[in-house]
Amino acid sequence: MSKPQPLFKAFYHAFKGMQYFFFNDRNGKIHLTATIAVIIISFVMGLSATEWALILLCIAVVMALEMMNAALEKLCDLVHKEYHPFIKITKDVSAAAVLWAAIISVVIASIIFIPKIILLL
Ligand SMILES: Nc1ncnc2c1ncn2[C@@H]1O[C@H](COP(=O)(O)OP(=O)(O)OP(=O)(O)O)[C@@H](O)[C@H]1O
Repeated sequence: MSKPQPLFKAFYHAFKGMQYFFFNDRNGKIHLTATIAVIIISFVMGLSATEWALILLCIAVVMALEMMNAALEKLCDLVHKEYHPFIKITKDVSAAAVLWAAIISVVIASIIFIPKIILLL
C-alpha cells in the first residue's frame, strides 16, 4: 500500500477539485452563480440565525451532491463511453440525488422567503 499523502497536499487537491468544478464544469458554474444569488437575497431579506443555517445547509448539500455527480459522470465517460444500461442507471441515479436535494431545498427556501416577500407587498 502506498504512503498516504501529507494533509496539506490532500487539501491542495481538494481545492483544485473545487476550482475545476466552479470554473470548468457547466453545472458547477450554474451552481456557483445560483449560490451567490441566494446569499445576496438572504442578506437583503435579513434572515435569522436559524434561517441562515438552513439555507447554508441546503447550499452545502446540493453543491456537494452536484460535485459527486460531476465526478461520477467523468468516471462513467472514462470507463464506458458507448451506451451501457448500467452507465445509464449510474448517471440517472446520480443526477436524481442532486434533483432530490434541490427539490427539498426549494421547499425550504419557499418556507423561509415567501412569508418575508408577502410582508414586503
Ligand atoms: N454511456 C452511456 N450509456 C447509457 N446512457 C448514457 C450514457 N451516457 C449518457 N447517458 C444518458 O444520458 C444522460 C445524460 O448524460 P450526460 O453524460 O450527457 O450527462 P449530462 O447531460 O452532461 O449531465 P449534466 O447535465 O448533469 O452534466 C444520462 O443521465 C443517461 O441517462
